[in-house]
Amino acid sequence: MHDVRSDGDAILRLDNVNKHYRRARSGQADIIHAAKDVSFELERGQMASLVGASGCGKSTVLKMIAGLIPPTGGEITLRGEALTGPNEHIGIMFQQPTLLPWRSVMENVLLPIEIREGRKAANAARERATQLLEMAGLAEFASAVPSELSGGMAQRAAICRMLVTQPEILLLDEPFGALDEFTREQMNVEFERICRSREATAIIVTHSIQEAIFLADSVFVMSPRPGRIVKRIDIDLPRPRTPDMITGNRFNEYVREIHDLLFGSGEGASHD
Ligand SMILES: Nc1ncnc2c1ncn2[C@@H]1O[C@H](COP(=O)(O)OP(=O)(O)OP(=O)(O)O)[C@@H](O)[C@H]1O
Repeated sequence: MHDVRSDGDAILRLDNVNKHYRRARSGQADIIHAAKDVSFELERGQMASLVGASGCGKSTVLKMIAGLIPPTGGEITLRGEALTGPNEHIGIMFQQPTLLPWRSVMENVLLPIEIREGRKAANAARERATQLLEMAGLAEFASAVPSELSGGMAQRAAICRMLVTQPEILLLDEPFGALDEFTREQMNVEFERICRSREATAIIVTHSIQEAIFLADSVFVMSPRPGRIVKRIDIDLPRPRTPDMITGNRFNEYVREIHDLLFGSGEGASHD
């Protein structure tokens, strides 16, 4: 087992986190071990990505950090405090932007504040939302409805909605998976810029090895179910990342290393 922890002050820490799901099948309880002894730490401003075979437990790990499902064992701490449920300092976004179709872009972005603190607080946050929309290149679309947006624009609006509550930790589950290759690459560049400018700590689940490397300071490679982290690969590429890096030698060495862990005969390919 490789040491997947880093030195220094962790903002987020997972200690031997396990998740068993229980499924009732024709009267019999079926136990699925989805995540096994997952341990890692992230420091403020670090971006990490989680890669692994379909069904290995990536979303499960993200949902546990978001407090949407409880771990069966182990502990998750945010700045040393145990996380036991949804936390205002943690924002999550999924593959589909899930914007409410009858609300404008601005109203969608303000929705988390409206739900948590009411309409008055949401109105007071308009200036912040406007700045986010400007940063995401959507200023002109503040009063548009979601059907007037392209897929990439809708996803950018969803990023603004996630950022409006100023969470310390961003969790993204396949955020750009539904976009075409070209838009996805653009979104990677923009998302990296947004994260760097806010010193955001982020974990991105992705099926794309290239995206994982492009965005992350560290890539966590997971084994097939029960998902455990078989290796933390620190990405030593300068920031900001640029599309031309993707064709560079070092980038492709990382691609090969991760590919071999996922598909080769190495540790990443073995069941326990
Ligand atoms: N609510 C649940 N109840 C029972 N089993 C579940 C539940 N959620 C997920 N699982 C199972 O846990 C395992 C891990 O699922 P998870 O969604 O975390 O994988 P994943 O790595 O994110 O997959 P993908 O890459 O395909 O999205 C799978 O076998 C899945 O069937």
